[in-house]
Amino acid sequence: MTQLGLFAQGEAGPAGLRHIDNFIDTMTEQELIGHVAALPLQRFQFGAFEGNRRVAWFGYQYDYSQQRLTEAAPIPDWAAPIARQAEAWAGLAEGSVRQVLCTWYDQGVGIGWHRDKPHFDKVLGLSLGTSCKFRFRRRRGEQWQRYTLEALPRSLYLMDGEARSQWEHSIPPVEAPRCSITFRTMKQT
Ligand SMILES: O=C(O)CCC(=O)C(=O)O
Ligand SMILES: [Fe+2]
Repeated sequence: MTQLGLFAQGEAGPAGLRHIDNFIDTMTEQELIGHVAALPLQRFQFGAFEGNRRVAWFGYQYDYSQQRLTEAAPIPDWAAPIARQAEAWAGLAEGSVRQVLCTWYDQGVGIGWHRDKPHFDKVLGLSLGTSCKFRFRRRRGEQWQRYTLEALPRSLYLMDGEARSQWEHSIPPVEAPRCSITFRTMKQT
């Protein structure tokens, strides 16, 4: 079985990481890219040495100056069906996704090492446009334990459990434009 075949089966690498290729078809992918491209995306500064990704938040947004969650515009109608599909695949209750974040990476842009804010619980991500190396790392004594997920366009990942709480993730600069739609549930409602 190929690496990709293994990924398609579900868990691989960090506990709590699940992944599926071809979660959507190419026509849906093109429609979603069109929706994201049409958004008033804003530059997101994430550390001095990172390239600038551009984002649009829905449902909730993390306000870095106030260090808390604030309400954002409602999740748009075009994103709701795909959020429901992602919930169903992850075995989550319908409507449990409360935040949708659309992110655009131009060529050469990535995202540095981080864990998502603790206000959020499960994190699902749909990759669009081009593949990326979705890297994971966690400290093991003096060493870093590492894992790389090849996130193909149209694939979906779920970060839960240790993948969410212990491992950091990052994406090195992408070789061609990529966008993602991430879906987050909340710790407490
Ligand atoms: O683009 C992605 O798939 C993930 C981005 C990410 O890690 C984040 O927004 O927290
Ligand atoms: Fe993240």
